[in-house]
Amino acid sequence: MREVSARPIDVAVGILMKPNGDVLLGQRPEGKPYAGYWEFPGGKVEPDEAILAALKREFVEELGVEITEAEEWCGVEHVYEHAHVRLHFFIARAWRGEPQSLEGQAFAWQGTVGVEPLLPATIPLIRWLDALRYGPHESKTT
Ligand SMILES: Nc1nc2c([nH]c(=O)n2[C@@H]2O[C@H](COP(=O)(O)OP(=O)(O)OP(=O)(O)O)[C@@H](O)[C@H]2O)c(=O)[nH]1
Repeated sequence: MREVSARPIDVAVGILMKPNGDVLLGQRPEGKPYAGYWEFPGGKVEPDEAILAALKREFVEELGVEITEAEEWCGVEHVYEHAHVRLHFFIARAWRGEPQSLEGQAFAWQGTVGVEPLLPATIPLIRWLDALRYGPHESKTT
């Protein structure tokens, strides 16, 4: 049996947000754990790499997008059967380039998020994100 480390792996995750509040989600490609699940784009931080630098690198590699403004938003820790991760979510409201699928994954701009399934650790974020985008009165209670 493979053991999941007690020490979490840092992951940089970016939420591209348009002025109307729409956010970009991507679908995890075949061959990765949770293939087919939807997530916000991002990836693991490399040793000695700053989290923001990792975020920018992943967006160039996966989407061909250069993030020019990103604000650290929240952190979530989650223990999967394959890994113990510490997710650092950033909200990016400014970037250069149109997102392209450079690694073959599907992308979707979403207002109210309708794609599923979402990665388990990302599910609670959607409610917080709706409160941020549309105000607390608009966030769903279920
Ligand atoms: N990008 C991203 N990863 C997430 C989210 N939610 C979440 O639990 N994760 C987890 O964070 C980890 C990200 O790792 P990854 O495998 O996508 O990273 P990577 O692209 O650097 O992978 P690789 O270089 O090992 O192939 C996975 O364990 C994934 O399940 C999310 O919203 N976005």
